[in-house]
Amino acid sequence: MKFAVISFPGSNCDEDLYYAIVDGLKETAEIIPHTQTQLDGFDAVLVPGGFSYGDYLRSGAIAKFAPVMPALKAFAATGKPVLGICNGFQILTEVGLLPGSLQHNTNMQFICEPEPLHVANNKTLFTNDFATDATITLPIAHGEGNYYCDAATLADLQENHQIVFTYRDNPNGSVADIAGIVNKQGNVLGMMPHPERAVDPLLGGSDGLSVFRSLLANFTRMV
Ligand SMILES: NC(=O)CC[C@H](N)C(=O)O
Repeated sequence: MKFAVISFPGSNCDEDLYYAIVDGLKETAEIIPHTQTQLDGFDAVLVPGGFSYGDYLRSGAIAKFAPVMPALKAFAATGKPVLGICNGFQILTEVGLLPGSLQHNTNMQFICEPEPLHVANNKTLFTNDFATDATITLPIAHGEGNYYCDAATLADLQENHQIVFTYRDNPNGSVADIAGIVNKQGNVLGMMPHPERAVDPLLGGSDGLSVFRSLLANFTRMV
């Protein structure tokens, strides 16, 4: 399985994602620049964490205009998986591939700590390697992880089982404890916690590997 990792000026988790795929999952990954205008030949696209364009205006707002974006939208429209992590989640909401937005944490501080999460939906392309109702631990590292959406959007997310990860102990003020959501079609996931930083017990845990294992198992089943 071949993964693209899009690197923007200011991304800092692109190498972590590359490591998670190549060393953790033992599959192929390529870091591609934000200036690339096609994503042909890839089976999944990963949008990494970091501070794209310095988080100017607000996180993800400038990445929306990157040359790679039309290709990313076209890729998502084919139904192939797109995973945005942290700044990647922020970018996916800015470009409209996911609903809602990410606001400053309620305590107005950057929070960097391991966080217990509930896998609220393990029937997605990204999570079916997790046990039903699993509690897992993944690190968070963000200043703008406070997920917001209006009541109608939240009702829609709940009705369509689009809430995939929730915080056990909401650290940032997110609506309904939301840590990660999937689009209605089920192929675009955004999450604030970092699975790529938890793929080896040496790094403090390996719960994150199941996200990438899920993608691989689903891909293998399809081809
Ligand atoms: N680790 C990250 O991706 C940081 C995300 C983002 N720029 C924030 O601080 O909210």
